[in-house]
Amino acid sequence: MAAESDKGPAMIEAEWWEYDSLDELSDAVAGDVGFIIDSAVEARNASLIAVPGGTTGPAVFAKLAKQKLPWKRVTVIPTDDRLVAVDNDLSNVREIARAFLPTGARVIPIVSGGAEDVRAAGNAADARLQDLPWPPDLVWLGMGADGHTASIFSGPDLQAALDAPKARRAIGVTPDPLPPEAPVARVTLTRAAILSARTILITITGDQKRQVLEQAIADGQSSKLPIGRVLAEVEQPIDIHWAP
Ligand SMILES: O=C(O)[C@H](O)[C@@H](O)[C@H](O)[C@H](O)COP(=O)(O)O
Repeated sequence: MAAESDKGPAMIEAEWWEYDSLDELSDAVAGDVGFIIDSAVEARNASLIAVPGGTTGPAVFAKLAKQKLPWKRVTVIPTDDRLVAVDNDLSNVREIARAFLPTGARVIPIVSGGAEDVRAAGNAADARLQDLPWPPDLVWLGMGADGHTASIFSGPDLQAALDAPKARRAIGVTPDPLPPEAPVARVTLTRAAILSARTILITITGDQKRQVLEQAIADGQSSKLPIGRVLAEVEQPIDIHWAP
């Protein structure tokens, strides 16, 4: 059973959903995302969703993909990706394609390979996203223990990702320090692109990340963490799904 509690301060309407296990979280999140897709297709005959990389979000993909949904009308993009070839273990879109291509959904990569110039890769990702019907029905985010979200990381490109103009959908970034689990440059949705979503949902696990996220929300604009800086400008209510 999910326990619900409201831990966000007045500024950020964040609703926390707590589960006993990642498996329970997956059932609930797959159901919520399925509902978002269904409603979008009913309203607009198409749905665009942006889904996270890493491990926690992708743990939900299999349950989501099993649902009977109008998948042929669905486009799935990564919220961010690493500048690696699409067959590389670190590729986010590789996992996304593996999970969703069998459903009949369209999966659109935002990087075209490794060893690209980071700025050029960001421009190419942005150009590709400009071709899609916007805004996304859902931007589903993960968060690292260092407080990054999507690939908005501390480092020289943080401000550019946060302050990119409204029309800019993606940007190239080099995290500093490079995250040990995937020490490569990235492309990411900008803060403006994340905030443009009709719905924002976050999945995280573990006590450490929970503390980091609670603190970032409490700090709001004054947060030093990327997730705090992103959420401080959120106007829609957000759902945070947590499991130990
Ligand atoms: O490409 C990435 O690294 C991600 O999209 C990133 O934002 C991820 O969601 C978090 O790092 C959480 O990752 P875990 O769930 O693996 O901790």
